[in-house]
Amino acid sequence: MFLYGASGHAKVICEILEAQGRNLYGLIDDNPQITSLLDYTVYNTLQQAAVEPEDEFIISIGNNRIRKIVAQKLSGVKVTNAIHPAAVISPRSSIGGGTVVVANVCVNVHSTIGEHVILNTNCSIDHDCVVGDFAHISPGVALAGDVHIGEGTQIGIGACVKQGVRIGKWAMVGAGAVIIRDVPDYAVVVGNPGRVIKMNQPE
Ligand SMILES: CC(=O)SCCNC(=O)CCNC(=O)[C@H](O)C(C)(C)COP(=O)(O)OP(=O)(O)OC[C@H]1O[C@@H](n2cnc3c(N)ncnc32)[C@H](O)[C@@H]1OP(=O)(O)O
Repeated sequence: MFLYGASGHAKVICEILEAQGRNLYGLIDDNPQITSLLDYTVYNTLQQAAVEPEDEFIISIGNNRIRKIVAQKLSGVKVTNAIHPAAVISPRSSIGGGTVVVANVCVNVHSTIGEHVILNTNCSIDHDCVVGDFAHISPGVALAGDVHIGEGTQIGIGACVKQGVRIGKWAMVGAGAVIIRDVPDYAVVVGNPGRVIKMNQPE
């Protein structure tokens, strides 16, 4: 399998794959200055990497919008997950293709995690949650039960979200925020209790 994007996030994924005992052939990145990452070769193109149709990919780019653009560009390639062996995921929950689950994540019962999501270190997703495609749940976030997170939204490091709250698409919740009310699409929200400070550009 290959990673697309030779970033800091990619280094984390490399170590998850190593912990899973999986065979990473290398990475692909548009930047010709990058030729290696950890112990792996970085190629500039799929052709240079001699990618075969059966090879699987994870898009290892932390920026949600760029991850979506690359996913659309690569539509047709096989995607796979990377799930750290120290993550605890309910057998009654589902994880979409391309999603990365870092160490010490907990996903409780009846939660649905979309495609190309990042569940970052030590975040907790409680029962009946829905996390949309291309979202990023940052390290140490706590989502209570029945929380819905829209496509492309990032929940910042250490934030927490009260049960039943709905957060729209392509929103940004600031580091350490406490979200007790619904958040509209594209809103940037900070503080305790969370308040909207500005709006992100629509896609
Ligand atoms: C492994 C990893 O690294 S995963 C990555 C994890 N990273 C994160 O979680 C980053 C989260 N990002 C943030 O919290 C950012 O501060 C954002 C996105 C909320 C805002 O960033 P920007 O758009 O650059 O806003 P900016 O820094 O200009 O701040 C705007 C105002 O909001 C305030 N503010 C910004 N972030 C926060 C926050 N987390 N909590 C409280 N107030 C905040 C600022 O103090 C500023 O207030 P002022 O106008 O009174 O001076």
